[in-house]
Parts: sequence; structure tokens; C-alpha cells
Amino acid sequence: MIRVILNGCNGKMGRVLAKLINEEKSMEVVAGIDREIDKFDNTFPVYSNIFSCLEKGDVLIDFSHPSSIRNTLAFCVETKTPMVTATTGLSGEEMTLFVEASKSIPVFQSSNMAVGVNVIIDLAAQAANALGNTFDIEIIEKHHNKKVDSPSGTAFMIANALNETFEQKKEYIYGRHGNEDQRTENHIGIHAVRGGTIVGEHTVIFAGPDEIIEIKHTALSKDIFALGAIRAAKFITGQKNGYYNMKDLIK
Ligand SMILES: NC(=O)C1=CN([C@@H]2O[C@H](COP(=O)(O)OP(=O)(O)OC[C@H]3O[C@@H](n4cnc5c(N)ncnc54)[C@H](OP(=O)(O)O)[C@@H]3O)[C@@H](O)[C@H]2O)C=CC1
Ligand SMILES: O=C(O)C1=N[C@H](C(=O)O)C[C@H](O)C1
Repeated sequence: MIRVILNGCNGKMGRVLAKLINEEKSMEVVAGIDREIDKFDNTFPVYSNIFSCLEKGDVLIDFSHPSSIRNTLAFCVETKTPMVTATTGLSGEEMTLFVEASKSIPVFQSSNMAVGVNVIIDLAAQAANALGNTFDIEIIEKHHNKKVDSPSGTAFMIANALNETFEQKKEYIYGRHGNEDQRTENHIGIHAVRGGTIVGEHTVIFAGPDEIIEIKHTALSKDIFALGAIRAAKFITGQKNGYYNMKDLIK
């Protein structure tokens, strides 16, 4: 039985994960961490301070907020608990903390745990490689009105993968407004739409002379992210210390 500690257990994703882990034969949630501990009638103990957690986990799954990342990593390193993290909106400094921690524990990180998104990233990189600078690239992402960070972690993941294909790196332009950001071939435009209960949509537009290619992924439920994280958690419990992502899982 894989014992899971859930960081952000009372959030939207935390609750979907708890339900889906409950349906798994080989996994159980042994503890949860969140800011408010009495928000729901959880079937496992919930702590507001991760260092108060009494249960031993085989893996920690994190869908929370950047403000919790330092303590969560410190806890995982201290208790030698492998960590799967899906939290987005991290600073460059916070990202390097994961790489540092991965010298002591296995760390799995992805801004999007859905298999399909990782397929469209490869397709878009292939298109960017073939089209070079002749087509302009714009990324549009749409999410629900409760999302904290903009643009999405996935939009950055896509833009970074596309930029890797160019010798001269392109500059990211966010949601143009006014006269300052007129397009040049050196731009990747990134635009965030927020509304209602949109689960998650990412479209990469390649706009060329008289032709347009669009590569799009639509998430229809939050289950796909939770199932990806469950798969990552099963994968990482058997791994050596190191930094892993979806490429290691779906290769
Ligand atoms: N990689 C992926 O596939 C996916 C990633 N995500 C990312 O996962 C994260 C969570 O998403 P979602 O569940 O929708 O967000 P929610 O805001 O619904 O949930 C986050 C939870 O974490 C809690 N929290 C905030 N700060 C802390 C802290 N310092 N310590 C412990 N808990 C804390 C929040 O409490 P409170 O409500 O009090 O603020 C909340 O209960 C986001 O970064 C989101 O972008 C989401 C879906 C898919
Ligand atoms: O906050 C969300 O909901 C999501 N966040 C992730 C992101 O920022 O890319 C992944 C997914 O699109 C849902």
C-alpha cells in the first residue's frame, strides 16, 4: 500500500485527488496539509503546519500554492519523502529549490499532469521547428475564475518548449495593450482568459502568410490532472533521487 500525504488537501484539486486515491486499491491518503483544517469532513488527519504531521508517507502529492513550497520541500527532504508537485505560479528561485531538493529525494514536477497536454507540447515544438520565424506564435490559455496565477504554468511550459527550438530566444509578450508591444518576429504572445468554471484550455496559434495552424488541448474534467499525479506518485516511489517530469512517465 502506497501511503500518500496530500498538500493542499482541501483545495479543488486536493479534494478530487482524495476521492480518486480512495478508489485505488494500492494507495491510501494517510494525512493532509492545508491552511484551514476544519473546512471539510476529511477521513484522514489534516494539519495546518506540515512539520506537525505525525504520519509517515511513501510519497507527498502537492497541489497548493507557491507560499507553501519552501516548507513542503524542507519537510520532504527531512523525512526522505518523495514529492510530486503540480503547483504553478512559482518564481525562478522556487523552481531552483526543487532541483536542489532532487539531490536528496526523488522529485516529480509538472505544470500539467494531463497526458494530452504533454503530447501537444511535442507537436507544437515540431511545428515551431519546421516553421522557423516565418509564422508568428501566440498562446491562448483559458481557465476558471478562481485561478490564482496568470498566465498558466502550462502556457509557460509550452512557450519554453517552443523557445528551445530557436537559436535566438524569443521574448514573451503578455496580453497586449496600448502601443508598446507591437509584434515583431522575436515575440511569443501569451494571453490568459479567466471565467466561470473552465477547467483548462491551451491553444498554440502559428499564424503565417495566408495560413494558420492551431494546436489545442481542452481539459474536460479535473480528474485528468489527478489521475496523472497518481500515476506520477506510483512511478516516483520506486525511483532514485533525482528530478523527474512527464517525459519520464510517458516515454
Ligand atoms: N499541474 C497540474 O496538472 C495542475 C496544477 N494545478 C495547480 O495546483 C494548484 C492548486 O490548484 P487548485 O486546487 O485549483 O487551487 P485551490 O486554491 O482550490 O487549492 C489550493 C489549496 O492550498 C491551500 N494553501 C494555500 N496556501 C497554503 C499553504 N501555505 N500551505 C498549505 N496549503 C495552502 C489553499 O488554502 P486557501 O483556500 O485557504 O487559500 C487551498 O486549500 C495551483 O497552483 C494550480 O495552478 C491545478 C490543476 C492541475
Ligand atoms: O489552476 C488550474 O486549474 C490549472 N493549472 C495548471 C496550469 O497553471 O497550467 C494546469 C491546468 O491547466 C489547470
